[in-house]
Amino acid sequence: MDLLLVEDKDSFRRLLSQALAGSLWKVQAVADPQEALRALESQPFHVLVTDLRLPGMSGLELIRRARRLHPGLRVVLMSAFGEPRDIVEAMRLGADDFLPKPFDLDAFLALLDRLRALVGAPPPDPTEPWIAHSPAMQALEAALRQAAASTLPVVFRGERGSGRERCARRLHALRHPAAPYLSLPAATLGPEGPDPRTLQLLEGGSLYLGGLEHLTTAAAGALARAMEGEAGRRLAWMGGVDAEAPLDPGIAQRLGSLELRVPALRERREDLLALARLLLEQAARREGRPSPWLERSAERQLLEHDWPGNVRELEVLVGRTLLFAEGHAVRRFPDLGLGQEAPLCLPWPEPGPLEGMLKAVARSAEAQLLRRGLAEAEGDLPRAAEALGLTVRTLAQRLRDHGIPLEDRASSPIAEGGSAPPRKAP
Ligand SMILES: Nc1ncnc2c1ncn2[C@@H]1O[C@H](COP(=O)(O)OP(=O)(O)OP(=O)(O)O)[C@@H](O)[C@H]1O
Repeated sequence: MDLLLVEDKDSFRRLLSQALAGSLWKVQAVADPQEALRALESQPFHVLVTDLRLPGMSGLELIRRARRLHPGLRVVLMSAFGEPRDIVEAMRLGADDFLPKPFDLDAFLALLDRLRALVGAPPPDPTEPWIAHSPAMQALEAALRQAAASTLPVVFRGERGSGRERCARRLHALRHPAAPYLSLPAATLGPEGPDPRTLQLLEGGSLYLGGLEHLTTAAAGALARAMEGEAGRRLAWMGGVDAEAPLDPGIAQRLGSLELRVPALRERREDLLALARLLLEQAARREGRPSPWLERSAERQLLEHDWPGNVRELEVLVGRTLLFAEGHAVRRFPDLGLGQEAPLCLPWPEPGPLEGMLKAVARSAEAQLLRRGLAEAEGDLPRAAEALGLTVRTLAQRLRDHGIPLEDRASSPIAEGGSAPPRKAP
């Protein structure tokens, strides 16, 4: 992880750099804020640690400019002269902490450990919308609030695409919104179980394991041991499992002390239109275009469908419809229920030499084939990997390369967004 240290006092800069030598931090240490800005312009950093008083520019000004370049940057301000108003200003600019000088190295290292967790496993966005108008979701919300009072492990049981991981994020936000959070597909766990460094990173936060039905017996045993280990006891465990799938007995004993059922979308029709509008708005934002509204005819169509693929199916449908929507309204969903019959849609590549365009088209096609492979295997990662002739890890890696969430088990392919306006391939 990359850390930029800005401190004009040579001896102190050397001391801090030496303290981090051999750690996970790759440190670039500079004395001059202008040099720091040049470094920030040329590469992203995870963390900026800066002194308040610097030659030619204050640490606060540096923070302001650095966050403009990298809004997700984590920031620590250090100073021997920290006036309360400087500290308040630093916090307003998004600094994560203030270290009054002199500080001992242990405090510095402990603070960086905390930031490392937030960088590696950032807490979910606290403003992420949560739709729960229907009686079934109201009951689930009440259960989540009860569960939030403890750190008991929780298993979310439901149909694929129903929102099990969304419920895990909701529970995390109710329990400890600022703590680290990580979601992993259970199928990617090998016989050695979860990486102990990951568990340490997550201390005080949550780990969600999706698709518990895919755990191998060896991975289940290692997972059970990890949950009981020192690091495992310091985090909240959550898992997602298919509606009907049995749980490995060892895992059921440890992880399944509280099992919450996530209702299928057809059991919460009161939420359907709110979800559709939300997903449409999110897809439009991603595409950088205004969000169209849903006409009555389109709403009726949504209400009449049975949603075997749940919210995930709705998300894919809405995204695909948006690609071809003209004007400010969606009148109908032409391929609702078509599933795999929907045509393969590829965004046009940027005009240029043929070789380059072919590469871009092949990459878009690969993304869609990966999505379809997952959908055809009904979200079963190992089965999809086998059908595609890949190992589970390679498949997970390729999905990650394409920015496809590992838990994305869309029921039908959707065109990848490109910088050129997407159009249907002739
Ligand atoms: N109550 C809700 N409010 C807002 N968005 C929701 C809600 N439930 C689900 N979603 C959205 O629906 C999509 C699918 O949810 P999620 O990924 O949690 O499903 P899942 O059951 O874990 O599915 P799978 O494991 O098959 O991917 C996500 O984009 C999620 O944010």
